[in-house]
Amino acid sequence: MQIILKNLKKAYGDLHAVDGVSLVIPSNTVFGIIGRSGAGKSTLVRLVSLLEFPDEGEVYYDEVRVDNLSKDELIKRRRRIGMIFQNFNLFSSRNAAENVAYPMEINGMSKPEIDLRVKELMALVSLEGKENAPISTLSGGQKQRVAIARALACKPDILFCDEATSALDPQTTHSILALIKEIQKKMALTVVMITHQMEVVRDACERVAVINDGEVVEQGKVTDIFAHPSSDVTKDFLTHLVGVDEAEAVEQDRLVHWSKKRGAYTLRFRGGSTDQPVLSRISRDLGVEFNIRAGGVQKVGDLEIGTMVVDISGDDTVKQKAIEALRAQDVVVEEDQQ
Ligand SMILES: Nc1ncnc2c1ncn2[C@@H]1O[C@H](COP(=O)(O)OP(=O)(O)OP(=O)(O)O)[C@@H](O)[C@H]1O
Repeated sequence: MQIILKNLKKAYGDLHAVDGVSLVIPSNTVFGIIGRSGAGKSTLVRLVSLLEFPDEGEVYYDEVRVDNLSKDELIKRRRRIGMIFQNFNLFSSRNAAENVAYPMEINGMSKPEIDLRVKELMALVSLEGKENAPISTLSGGQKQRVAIARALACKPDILFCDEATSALDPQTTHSILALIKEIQKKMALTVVMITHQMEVVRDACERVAVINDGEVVEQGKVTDIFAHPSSDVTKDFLTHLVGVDEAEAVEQDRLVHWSKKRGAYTLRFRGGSTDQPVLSRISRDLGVEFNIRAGGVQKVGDLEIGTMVVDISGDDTVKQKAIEALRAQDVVVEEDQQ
């Protein structure tokens, strides 16, 4: 299911929460929407998931316009939209299986049909044996698995994940993201992930839109955006990823800091350039020195992106030459503005 947004606008009084968003979210993919708190992510997802309607603009699912459906059509359409949230939104009065069964009961499915599907879904999210568990006895990750099973109960074609891993620890986040990716492929879903965590975008999404003050400031393939971020907001997110607390980082993605000082330049090496001795060559050719403050290699999909935070010694002309030489080697160089 392809989702097309055309110039969506939503204001609350004078506040333009969503201010002219146009996007194409391809079918059969995991698409990330990232932004800081207050950027307008939740408002946008409420518009795209038909929970609210825009002041202006249009929403299409494939060729069908869906922001102006009649009440009956809307109810029917919404049944095929799955949603999961940060706080799980499960019924504490029902056990795990009864939570998963709930949307099917509302849809009037027969008891035997529901029982069969609940069994399938509990297996899909690796929760066999937990059918009768009260919600209060489940871990955060298990709760989110129940929520995912419930979201998939009525065979949706779109799944919205609103900060779905924000309340989870890094390892559990990893396993939930892996599950979402697996389900996306199995069910050929269009998954839209709303997040403020670049780690989630890196680990789960194929494409991403960065939003700020209600507008899309950058969008594209995740690998391209990690290697060549253009907006300040995206660069900020990536810098935060560089400085990620080691205790929270997943082992292989950790960036090692040698120095408490921030370097003046962030260098991003992509693909093949991570294997090349680019710095030592430029250092030798131009007589500059690179003082490396932090560094590491991250995997973004199949691509390796190296990040280094460095200072460059020498006068401005030599520094400029070194930067040009780096860029000529396809290294992205960002200067710290502070
Ligand atoms: N129902 C509402 N009434 C009034 N203002 C609202 C309403 N919903 C959102 N806003 C405002 O719109 C702006 C965007 O909010 P939104 O919740 O969409 O941002 P967000 O990116 O999801 O932020 P967060 O990550 O903190 O949830 C905020 O300034 C918020 O206060």
